[in-house]
Amino acid sequence: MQHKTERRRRDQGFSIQARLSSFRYAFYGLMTMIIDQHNARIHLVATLSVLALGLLTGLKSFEWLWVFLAISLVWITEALNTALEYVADAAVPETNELVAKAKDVAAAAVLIAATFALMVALWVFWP
Ligand SMILES: Nc1ncnc2c1ncn2[C@@H]1O[C@H](COP(=O)(O)OP(=O)(O)OP(=O)(O)O)[C@@H](O)[C@H]1O
Repeated sequence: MQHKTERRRRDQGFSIQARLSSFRYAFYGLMTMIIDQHNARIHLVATLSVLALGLLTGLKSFEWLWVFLAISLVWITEALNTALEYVADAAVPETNELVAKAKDVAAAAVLIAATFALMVALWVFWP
């Protein structure tokens, strides 16, 4: 049996309106993350600070590339971590050992990205 959402998507076909809605949902997702997650707000402050510092110190093109890569990795991992938390909480609201492991591993992804971002920041801004 075909999944209901999959069937509905095929029935609708392509539309510019639907594509624009996808962007809107993605933007809502970003806002939800910033409003709900303390870590995302810390990432926002760090991102704005690094961008300001980069402009003030006049980073070279290749240094900006590393900075953008680091910033993107942190936001992507935080978004996936947050999405996993929502799905896990919806599917298993009670305490569960596997949910704990899944959330810990997802948080580890953010930690790895944040460590990489810190190394990039030290490399490009160290006098
Ligand atoms: N349903 C659950 N069952 C067991 N342990 C859980 C459960 N939910 C959360 N935990 C534990 O609490 C930790 C924090 O989970 P929570 O959902 O509160 O995320 P958070 O506070 O937003 O953390 P993060 O900083 O990773 O975003 C998890 O990494 C996990 O160890």
